[in-house]
Amino acid sequence: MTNPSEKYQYVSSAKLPTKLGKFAIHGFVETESDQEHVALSYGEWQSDEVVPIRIHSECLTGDALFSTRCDCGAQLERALQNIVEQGKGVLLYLRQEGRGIGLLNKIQAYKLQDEGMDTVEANEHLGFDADLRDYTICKLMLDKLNVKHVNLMTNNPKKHKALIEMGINVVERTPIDHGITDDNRHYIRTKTEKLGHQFSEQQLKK
Ligand SMILES: Nc1nc2c(ncn2[C@@H]2O[C@H](COP(=O)(O)OP(=O)(O)OP(=O)(O)O)[C@@H](O)[C@H]2O)c(=O)[nH]1
Repeated sequence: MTNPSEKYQYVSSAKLPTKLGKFAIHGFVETESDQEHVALSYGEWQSDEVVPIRIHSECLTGDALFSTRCDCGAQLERALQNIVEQGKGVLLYLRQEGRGIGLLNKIQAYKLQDEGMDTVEANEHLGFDADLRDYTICKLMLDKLNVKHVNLMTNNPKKHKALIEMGINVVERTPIDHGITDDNRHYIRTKTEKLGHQFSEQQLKK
């Protein structure tokens, strides 16, 4: 297995005050592609403590442009609120727009979804796998932030599995089911049925 520290590098850290609380931001780069990623941290911990974390993949439309086609923006805000409420935590913000296909391909996929395909069929119609994400950089980010034991905020079992394979101790998984709307209910149902996300029927009916 490639040593993640050869493929990725830590660059720098700074303070990041936000409307939700005072975070610090840490920059990382993929050395081959120059792709940049960031981690936000809040509070302090020792290496034997369980730290609440979220791994969040970039979604320009949901995270920055208030789109309700997906649950991304609501989950991002909820995760940061959870971290502040618990007094400590980490958000790994990975620049894997559109589950790795990129922003403009995601817009093409949205058009196909407007015409009747679901999110998986649209990716495949464009010649991509349903999910192209790679979580290897999380190991370097968590090592840098002295995090070894985590409470992972996700409904996505692939993130859970990836962390375990990297040697991170996932002590607990907390579902993050905010942001289900009439606009994204079908998208979330498809994630549940085809991508393995763990939403309960009750959450889907809300
Ligand atoms: N290809 C494609 N990507 C989408 C679509 N809607 C949202 N996305 C992307 O899906 C990704 C969602 O990532 P996350 O917020 O980390 O969530 P997740 O993998 O669903 O898992 P959770 O941790 O349970 O939220 C982001 O990269 C979005 O840009 C879509 O219709 N098509």
